[in-house]
Formats: sequence, structure tokens, C-alpha cells
Amino acid sequence: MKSAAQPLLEVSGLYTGFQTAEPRRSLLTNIHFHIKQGETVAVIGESGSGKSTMALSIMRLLEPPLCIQAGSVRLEGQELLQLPDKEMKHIRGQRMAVVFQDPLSSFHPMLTLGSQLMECIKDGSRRANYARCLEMLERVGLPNPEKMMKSYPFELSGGMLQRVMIAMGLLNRPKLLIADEPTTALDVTVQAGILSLLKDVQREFGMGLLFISHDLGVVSELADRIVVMRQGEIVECEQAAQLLQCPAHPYTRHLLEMVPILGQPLPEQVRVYG
Ligand SMILES: Nc1ncnc2c1ncn2[C@@H]1O[C@H](COP(=O)(O)OP(=O)(O)OP(=O)(O)O)[C@@H](O)[C@H]1O
Repeated sequence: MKSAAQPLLEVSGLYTGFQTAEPRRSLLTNIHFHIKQGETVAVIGESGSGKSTMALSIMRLLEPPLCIQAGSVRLEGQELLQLPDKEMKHIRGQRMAVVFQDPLSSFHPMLTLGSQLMECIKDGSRRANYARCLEMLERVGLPNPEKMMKSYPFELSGGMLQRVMIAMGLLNRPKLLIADEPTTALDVTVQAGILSLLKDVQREFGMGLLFISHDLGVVSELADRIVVMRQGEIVECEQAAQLLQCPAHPYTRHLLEMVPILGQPLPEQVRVYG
């Protein structure tokens, strides 16, 4: 049963590793965290710390030989790791969605964007669904949505394609959106536009947002809470302001030292030793 205090997403004791490895080796070790309704949780950590593997585990999109070895992932109290693939596929389209770093590789190159968007909506008449696609393309700030529906992925810039991908993720108004470095491949101006779009739609739709990034500037703008990952483990999880001002873990301090955030005083430890 759903209760008011129940988190939107609850990950506990999650281990991800290799199907065949002997002895068993894990890329993710004992991951615990949660996201509340409407909350933005950012995941930071150096390259290779396991951020994407964690996102793929939550979405159950891992490719062999990787697999979930143990743990629990609950969406609104429902355990996802035990669900049959068919039900999981439905949940992925309807209740949770993901936006990846490289939109070009996420679309089929030979199909129009319109057909790929329409494919995401399972119920309703063709006409109503077409109107819903147009509305969402407009909502993410794309000019001439009708033309956009007829376009192929290669005809759009990276920033525009990322907006289409966000529109695709939002089509079914998911409760949770996972954005894995959604702006890394884009130039700074386009990046700012995409981030403010994400912020706006999150507020409008009341979605939970799991935002993966190694850009601390961006994270400080968006996050309510921050999860810090290192070598497949969570080393710190704290309210964003608290973590940025007074990082408790030496690794978090190390990350903050590497990228001073504009307009923000350096944390105490960095000022002393920096
Ligand atoms: N299919 C795979 N086979 C073997 N190792 C893998 C596979 N996928 C990921 N890894 C390893 O898992 C670890 C975590 O990788 P992951 O991509 O999750 O890190 P990340 O924090 O998202 O990095 P980045 O910021 O560069 O995207 C890395 O050591 C990586 O080499």
C-alpha cells in the first residue's frame, strides 16, 4: 500500500557485477539511497565510479555480462527487480524514463522522429497521440514540431535532438526521470537551455529526477540532495547545500577541490589547505 512517507524510488543493498566472474566481482557495492516525489538527487563521482552502471541497474537496462547480483529497487513501493521483463518494459515507458548523454545513438537512424515518438505511446487514438507528440515537442522548446515529426535524427543538431529525447521521456508523464550526463556533449549555451528546461518540466510535472553528472557547477544549480560515488560505492549522501559547504568525506572534498564552483565560497577544508 502507498503511504505519504513512502519514497518515490528506494534502492537498497544493490550489488551489480558480472554474470560469470569467479570469484564474484562487483562494480556496484551495497548501494542505498532514495528519491522523494518531486526531488532532484544528483549523483557525482569521477569517470568510472559507477554512475551509469547504477542508472542502468535501476532501469534494468544492463547488457550481459553485467547483471544485478543482489538488492532491491522499489518504485512507489513496488519491487522492480522481481518483475517479469514485459511488466518492466511497461514501467520503463510509463512510470520512469531515461535521457542519455548521446542522443544520436539513442534514436534509430532510419526512422523519423515522429514514428519513434509515436511508438512510445501505447494507448489512445493515432490522432490524439500525434497531437500529444506535437504538444510535447513544443513544450521542450522546439520550433515547428510538425516538421520535427517528419525529420530524421541526423537532420537535427545535438541540442535539438537532446530536446526531442527529453520530450520522448516526458510523453507519458513519468514519475521518475533519470538523466545521465544529459548535457555533456553540448556546448555551454545549449547546455544552459537544456538544464533550465529540465528544471521547469520537473517542477511542472512534479517528477523525481535522478541527475548524473560530473559537473559540480551544474549539480549545485539543480540538486536538492547529492550522492557521491567512488569505485562503485556511495561514500556520502547529503543535502546539496550542506555537502557543498561542509563535505564530510575526504573523497568529496577532493572532488570539490578539483572544481571550485563559481560564486560559492570554497569549503572550509579547501580554504585551509588549498
Ligand atoms: N559492460 C562492461 N563490462 C565491463 N566493465 C564495465 C562494463 N560497463 C562498465 N564497466 C566498468 O564499470 C565501472 C563503472 O563504469 P560506469 O560507466 O558506470 O562509470 P561512470 O561513473 O558512469 O563513468 P563516466 O562518468 O565516465 O560515464 C568502470 O570501471 C567500467 O570500466
